[in-house]
Amino acid sequence: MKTLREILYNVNIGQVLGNNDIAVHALHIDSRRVGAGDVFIAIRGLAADGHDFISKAISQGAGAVVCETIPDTTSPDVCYVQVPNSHQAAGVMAGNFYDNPSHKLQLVGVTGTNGKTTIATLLFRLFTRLGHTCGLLSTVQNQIGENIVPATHTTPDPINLNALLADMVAQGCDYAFMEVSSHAVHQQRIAGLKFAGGIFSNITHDHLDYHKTFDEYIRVKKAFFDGLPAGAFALTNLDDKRGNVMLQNTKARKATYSLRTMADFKGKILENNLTGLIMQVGEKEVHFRLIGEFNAYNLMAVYGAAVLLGKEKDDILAALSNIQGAEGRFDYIVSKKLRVIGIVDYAHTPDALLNVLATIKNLREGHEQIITVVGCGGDRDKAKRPVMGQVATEHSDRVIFTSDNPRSEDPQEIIREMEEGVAVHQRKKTLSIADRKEAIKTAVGFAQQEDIILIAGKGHEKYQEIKGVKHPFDDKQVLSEVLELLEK
Ligand SMILES: CC(=O)N[C@H]1[C@@H](OP(=O)(O)OP(=O)(O)OC[C@H]2O[C@@H](n3ccc(=O)[nH]c3=O)[C@H](O)[C@@H]2O)O[C@H](CO)[C@@H](O)[C@@H]1O[C@H](C)C(=O)N[C@@H](C)C(=O)N[C@H](CCC(=O)O)C(=O)O
Ligand SMILES: Nc1ncnc2c1ncn2[C@@H]1O[C@H](COP(=O)(O)OP(=O)(O)OP(=O)(O)O)[C@@H](O)[C@H]1O
Ligand SMILES: N[C@H](CCC[C@H](N)C(=O)O)C(=O)O
Ligand SMILES: [Mg+2]
Repeated sequence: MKTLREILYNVNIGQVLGNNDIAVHALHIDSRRVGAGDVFIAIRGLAADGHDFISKAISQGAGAVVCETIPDTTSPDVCYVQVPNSHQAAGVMAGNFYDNPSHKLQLVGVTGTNGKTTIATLLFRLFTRLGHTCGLLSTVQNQIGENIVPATHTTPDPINLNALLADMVAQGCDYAFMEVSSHAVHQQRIAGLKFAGGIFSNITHDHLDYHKTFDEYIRVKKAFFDGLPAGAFALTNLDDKRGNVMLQNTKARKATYSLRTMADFKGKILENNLTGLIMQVGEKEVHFRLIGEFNAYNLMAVYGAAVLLGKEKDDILAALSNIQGAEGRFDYIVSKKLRVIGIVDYAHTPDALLNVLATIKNLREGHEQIITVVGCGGDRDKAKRPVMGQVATEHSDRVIFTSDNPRSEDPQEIIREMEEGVAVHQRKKTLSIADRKEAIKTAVGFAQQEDIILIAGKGHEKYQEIKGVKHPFDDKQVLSEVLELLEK
């Protein structure tokens, strides 16, 4: 077992009060989890201040407290360590506690507004096919080899994150692929990690509730690349307006991918339909099972990263061509008789919705209607609501506004804010049905032969969060049940 002194290695430290040569059983950033002899790290958050729970942590037996401000009244049995930044301390301490697992495997982080789950999942599946044991940290799930560990966040807090990486090392993983959300960069959940590479997919409107301005959102994403070490690679999408900006100050080896201009990894779409993509990658023409131009970008990111990690181009393309996308991303079913196409997709940003609808339009062969069911999450960026309302109506023949995860908000109010974005002449296309199941039923009821129904926003999610309660809900299951009923 390590001592507190060892766990504080590489942490910026101010004052230390008490004995830091004590053995550490566990680290916690949440006082509610503290047990006898554990270390409590007090973090100033958005909703609460961990410093307010120091005495509670001590009453539960905490042997040490790491905090930005040492309390006025201290206990002689507890070691207090003052640090300038508890977020940073938590990351570095978690790494030390778990023997810095990120140093023992090749860790690749993926950041960007959309595409992180897809890219990380494809990399995990590709490297598994290439014979490696791999780890995955993603929105849909975490994975250690074949073992699935449910995910609570896109990027876990530093303690859970390092614990998961340590399990990966213990189970013989060579590689770990993880999503790096902007929240995680900002809250330094990734502090102390050693990355072998970083990938940027794109940056568009999202999370302005949290970051306040788009410039700040860009700055936070860029900070991930600024922090990469010299030995790592930094791979960016040149077709995104901010692709170059991301890498401007990185020490890592810079590499680029593109579908439009000269780049280290250049791809070209030759065909794009419901059976997948045919792309020219270098000298090769390759068929992939993923659908849509946006997935061509994701595939190029994966291809580029795999080359940069030392894999043979031909081996990569042969394996990648057989791999399916992540659950709930352009996941479709076709009904037997009417050949209605039902698509479930995790598009929960304006750009994702636009990309998915553009892809669907492109797949349409005749005058089939596009019927979209969409909502926006509560307690999240309100500014994206009218934009998503506008995108949905402009690119669909009919739109049913419904609830996503309303969380603490009034579903009708969220829908009203989405409707604000709809142009007057488009209003006749829209309907609002707050009950998501009813909305899906109604969409299916509208569908004629070969029409296309898009159920957007919740993808793989198996619940709907309403007023703090997660009710079981699965878009794909509801859609397939309702489609079957239609044909009875
Ligand atoms: C907005 C946000 O990111 N919040 C995250 C943040 O919480 P916070 O700053 O609000 O923490 P807080 O509640 O103020 O508490 C401050 C500290 O006091 C501690 N505390 C609190 C209460 C108590 O009794 N005792 C105690 O010790 C807390 O454990 C915490 O350490 O730090 C917590 C611990 O790491 C996270 O669990 C929490 O995620 C919340 C639940 C969340 O919903 N986050 C979402 C928005 C998120 O992170 N999403 C991104 C993906 C987004 C995307 O890319 O699309 C993700 O990576 O998942
Ligand atoms: N490269 C891309 N560019 C634009 N849109 C994309 C791209 N890849 C996926 N999308 C769209 O975004 C949705 C979410 O994709 P994905 O889950 O891979 O992104 P993410 O970045 O992990 O999202 P989250 O921030 O929720 O973790 C998809 O369902 C699709 O609609
Ligand atoms: N990672 C995103 C997921 C949004 C998914 C959507 N279904 C919603 O609930 O808003 C977030 O936490 O903002
Ligand atoms: Mg994700």
